[in-house]
Amino acid sequence: MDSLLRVEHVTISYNGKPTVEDVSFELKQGEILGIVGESGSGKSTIIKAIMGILGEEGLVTRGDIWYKGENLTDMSEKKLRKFLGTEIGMVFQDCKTALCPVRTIGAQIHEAVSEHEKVSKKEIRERAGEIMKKIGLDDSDRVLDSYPFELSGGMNQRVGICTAMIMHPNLLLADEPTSALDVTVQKQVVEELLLMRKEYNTAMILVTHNIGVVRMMTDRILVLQNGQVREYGETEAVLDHPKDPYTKKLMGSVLHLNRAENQEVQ
Ligand SMILES: Nc1ncnc2c1ncn2[C@@H]1O[C@H](COP(=O)(O)OP(=O)(O)OP(=O)(O)O)[C@@H](O)[C@H]1O
Repeated sequence: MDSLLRVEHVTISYNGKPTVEDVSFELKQGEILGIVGESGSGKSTIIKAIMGILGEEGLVTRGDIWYKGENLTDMSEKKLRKFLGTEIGMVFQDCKTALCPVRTIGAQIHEAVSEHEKVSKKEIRERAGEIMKKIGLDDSDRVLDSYPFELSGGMNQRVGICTAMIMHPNLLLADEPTSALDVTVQKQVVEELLLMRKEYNTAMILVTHNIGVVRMMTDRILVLQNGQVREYGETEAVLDHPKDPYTKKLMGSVLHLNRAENQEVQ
């Protein structure tokens, strides 16, 4: 099977200074890649580079990012905007802050989808309702008529997943989608993301500090330190038999944390 996404020897610089260097990985339809590494190692920078949202200071200075055979690094802004949402979706760390506080959830989902296709409010309510039911938001009418502040953190996070998934993107980029949630809700959101993969064969890149989430969700992982790839391989192999000294250290510290978390969940 051909790759959906291929990141080839990519270097990303802010203000001309390389921040992430020579990163390569690939992702097939339906696969999930986890990116782990300490704070500031460049995880979000990789996600932003794929989405073309590095800002004025940031630039892919070497390498290519291929999506379905098209090079995202030199795609026109207009075309990239079309891709975002329909082909490539995104779930943020704190979806509530990405939502407008003074407009209802339903209005915002309608607006997001209308950017890409002509669709009635009624149809959006039906489509959103279907996805919401699948991800544990049973009372979709109430959710759609609510403002973000009227919903809990976990509910807003599910709204974020619903908004990303309503256009059935082939690739979902999730930047710490569970870190703002308490442990029980984290587990539910993970299960919902896995359900999305099962239902739609969505490929995902998941940035997380939580190795428990990595183990549960991902097929492969990429370990970053200071913008350098320390290890890249199948999740079980890397977690259970890390080769790189940094990965060993990272796994040692997080596995410890993870055991404490799991005890809390059960
Ligand atoms: N717009 C920017 N301009 C300049 N430097 C930036 C910019 N955005 C990020 N950086 C720097 O790039 C490096 C990588 O940041 P990034 O946010 O990708 O790390 P991260 O691994 O996602 O961290 P965290 O786990 O804390 O979210 C950091 O040193 C950060 O300060």
